[in-house]
Amino acid sequence: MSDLFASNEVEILDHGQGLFQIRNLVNTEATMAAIHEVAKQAPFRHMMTPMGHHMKVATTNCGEYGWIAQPSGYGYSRNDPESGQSWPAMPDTIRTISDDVIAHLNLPKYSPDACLINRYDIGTSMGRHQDKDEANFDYPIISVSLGLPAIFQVVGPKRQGKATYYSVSDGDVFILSGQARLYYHGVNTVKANPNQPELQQRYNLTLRRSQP
Ligand SMILES: O=C(O)CCC(=O)C(=O)O
Ligand SMILES: [Fe+2]
Repeated sequence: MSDLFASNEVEILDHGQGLFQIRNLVNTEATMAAIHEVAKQAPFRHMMTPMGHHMKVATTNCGEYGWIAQPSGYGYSRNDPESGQSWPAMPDTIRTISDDVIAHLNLPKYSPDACLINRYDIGTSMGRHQDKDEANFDYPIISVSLGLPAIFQVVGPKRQGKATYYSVSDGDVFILSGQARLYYHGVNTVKANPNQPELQQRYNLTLRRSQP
């Protein structure tokens, strides 16, 4: 096959230590439609961190629980603090991504109860952090990329140090499991793609299990 054509076949990349990437796994149109439905009920907002800063990414959630930042701390909440209502139910289109990942990687079956949705406008990044507000780290983090491409950085068990960089594109899924479940990670500044001037954002979903 010619290199001129980007493949859209599902491809599993084993990056080692429990880091996996599955390219082209997700039906991006259906997933974006599901995100827009969620955002109608629970609009994107820039949450305020305990440090008193607004997050750079705009965020919402669906599922039984949602991850929130508040001046009092980080964690999971059954309700959207903006509305006092429960978060929108996790649409099947989103829930089935996790079943698909589990099947492709032969991971133990589990049921995510939270899906954090991040929106990155052009010029937005995410600093190095661990996903550590969940009750049980045996469950993986399943991270879906949509829209503009990005560079995902994985550092390791400590915040400092040299990162490894992975390019993640529309429809890709990145999995932090096993040893890498608590690795520090972040996202480089999202840039416009000259070949896709109509795209102004990157979206990211993380499917998580928050409760034991
Ligand atoms: O946007 C991404 O690819 C990663 C997002 C992330 O790490 C998070 O929401 O905890
Ligand atoms: Fe994260």
